Amino acid sequence: MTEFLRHLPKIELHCHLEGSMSSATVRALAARHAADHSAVWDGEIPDHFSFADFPDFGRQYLFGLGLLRDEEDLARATDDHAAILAAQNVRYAELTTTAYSHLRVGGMAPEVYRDGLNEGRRRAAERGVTIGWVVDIPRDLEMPDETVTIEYLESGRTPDGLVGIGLGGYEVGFPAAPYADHFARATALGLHSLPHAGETEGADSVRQAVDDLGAERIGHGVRVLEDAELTKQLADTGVFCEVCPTSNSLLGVVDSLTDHPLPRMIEAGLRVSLNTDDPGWFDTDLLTELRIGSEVLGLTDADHLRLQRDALDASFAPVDVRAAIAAELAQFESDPTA
Ligand SMILES: O=c1[nH]cnc2c1ncn2[C@@H]1O[C@H](CO)[C@@H](O)[C@H]1O
Repeated sequence: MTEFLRHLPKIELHCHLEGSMSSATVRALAARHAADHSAVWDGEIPDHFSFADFPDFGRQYLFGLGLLRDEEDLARATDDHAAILAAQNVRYAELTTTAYSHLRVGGMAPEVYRDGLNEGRRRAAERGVTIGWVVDIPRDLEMPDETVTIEYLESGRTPDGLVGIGLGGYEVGFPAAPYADHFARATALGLHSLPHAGETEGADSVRQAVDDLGAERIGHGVRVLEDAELTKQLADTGVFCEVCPTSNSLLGVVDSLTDHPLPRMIEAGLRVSLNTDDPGWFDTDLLTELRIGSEVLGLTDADHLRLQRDALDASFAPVDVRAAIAAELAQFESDPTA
């Protein structure tokens, strides 16, 4: 089974660039920039991160994000992650990045941000990994009356391979509906609507993502099951859920991996895929998430093949990349040992 999963050509749809940084990367960047981490961690930067809850995760995460300060930092973070993706046969990945935090909080010039992402994407392509970018609005940082992210997107100083707008951050107290206008402006630019919902809040948050933001895919979405009618609506309309088991377990969205709702989501007819969310912070990778799918959540090899095909279908990969991965999946199905 492990060999099957290792060789399976893969797609990842839900991973934050700034969440892909390992503790070794955070430590190296902190040293490079002589950054003081004493407000975030007592003593040394830990080897393995742990989180009391989402806000606690957010504090540590934003410190790490703030260490990406120039073009080379962004390019290297992207390429470091692409090396891991390439080693796991991940052919295409949509990576989310938070422009607001770099541009507004970090004061980075939009051209530097764009050029760093472009250089990282170019290096990833040399490794055989195609990257699509999603720029998310951090709902707990950029309030609805701010327009930093949408104006950045409209400025056109955006990276190659940009496919969508996201909505990330803590849902509790930060509803989706007030961002309807931001999403309307982004979709008018041809960007896809890819908000997080149903992670730290329940089904009503998913409803807002669908009704008010026109979500084509939902980041997480696991709590949609709290509303049977909405679950059926998502299943009927094909709105896709990007599921991240380890993340949900570490951030307390589920009590334990064995309780994870993925099997019930599939049973309810939802289209889903497995994802890492923040693999550096969570000490995971896509192969580990797929193994959890098999060993804890009851997925068969045939299920895994179907999930990769569904992920490819729900992706916004360029047509040639999409065709190549589809052919590779067909080839793999006919001979998984080749
Ligand atoms: O699982 C997640 N859910 C929501 N936001 C997340 C997650 N992982 C990383 N972020 C990021 O957390 C930042 C702080 O609000 C945001 O930038 C968001 O992109």
